[in-house]
Amino acid sequence: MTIGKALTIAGSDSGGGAGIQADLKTFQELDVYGMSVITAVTSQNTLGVHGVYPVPIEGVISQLDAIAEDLSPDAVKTGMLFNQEIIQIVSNKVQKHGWEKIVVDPVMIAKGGHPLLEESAINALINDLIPLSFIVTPNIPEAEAITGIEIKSFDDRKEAAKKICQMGAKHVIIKGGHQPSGSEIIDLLFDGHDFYEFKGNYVNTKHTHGTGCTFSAALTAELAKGKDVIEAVKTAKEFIHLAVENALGIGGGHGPTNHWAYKRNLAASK
Ligand SMILES: Nc1ncnc2c1ncn2[C@@H]1O[C@H](COP(=O)(O)OP(=O)(O)O)[C@@H](O)[C@H]1O
Ligand SMILES: Cc1ncc(COP(=O)(O)O)c(N)n1
Repeated sequence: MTIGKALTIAGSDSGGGAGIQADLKTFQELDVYGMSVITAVTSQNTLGVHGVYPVPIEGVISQLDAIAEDLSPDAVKTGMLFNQEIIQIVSNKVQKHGWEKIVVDPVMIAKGGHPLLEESAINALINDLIPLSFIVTPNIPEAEAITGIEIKSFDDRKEAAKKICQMGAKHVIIKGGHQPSGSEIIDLLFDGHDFYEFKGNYVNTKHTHGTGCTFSAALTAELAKGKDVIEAVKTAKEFIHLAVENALGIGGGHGPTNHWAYKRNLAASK
């Protein structure tokens, strides 16, 4: 039996809804073997972020090297990278080990407003990581921070997508969760030539903690299985939609999504 192998390089969320925890749960649900490199430990729950503790750089290097020595990931995603030094190390190692299917989720700010990336690291993200990426998955505020384009309309989003591809990304998907279009949320994919829209109903809920992490992890899992980008985005959108629609109602704030929902729905429809 061959099994896809996916690696997440991201921060730990003690609350279990975002970060490494969301990524590994998603990999597991999509039948992909999950591995992790932890860049920072965060103390978080559904109410907010209490603290951020970056892993010493030798610890990040050592985790990356241990994986590279023995386990070759079929796809890799990055999430919370926290600072310039970590971004540069990740960039070096990705090149050194020849890892190719790189999904860059440019995590910058937690839903409650707490920064998860130092502002001084945005240039490193642009110069050192985006050019290596197979796909970048910003939300609207992240796309604005990367491009300097204020995004108010769908055309602004298209302009920002073009700019991100010009920075060297093979694909970009600008997610629409922060700007619902009526009753729908549209995620916009650009492959350097054409635009593709992925639509889903807007679910009126405050339980969206970890949506970005879960979406990019599902995308990574599908790429690790060898799916093409369109198929992978389609599955990721379905996965996150069901996860939000069937949120667990855990915690007093922005609760986690339901990582079981996609597989249970699939099983029920058979
Ligand atoms: N309320 C919602 N209902 C349905 N889908 C959502 C909702 N919020 C976010 N999503 C989906 O979750 C993913 C992440 O969206 P977004 O909120 O834009 O990013 P982030 O979580 O990084 O801020 C996207 O695929 C988006 O379509
Ligand atoms: C460790 C970690 N990584 C990422 C996020 C962003 O979460 P979201 O996916 O809701 O934007 C988070 N809150 N914590």
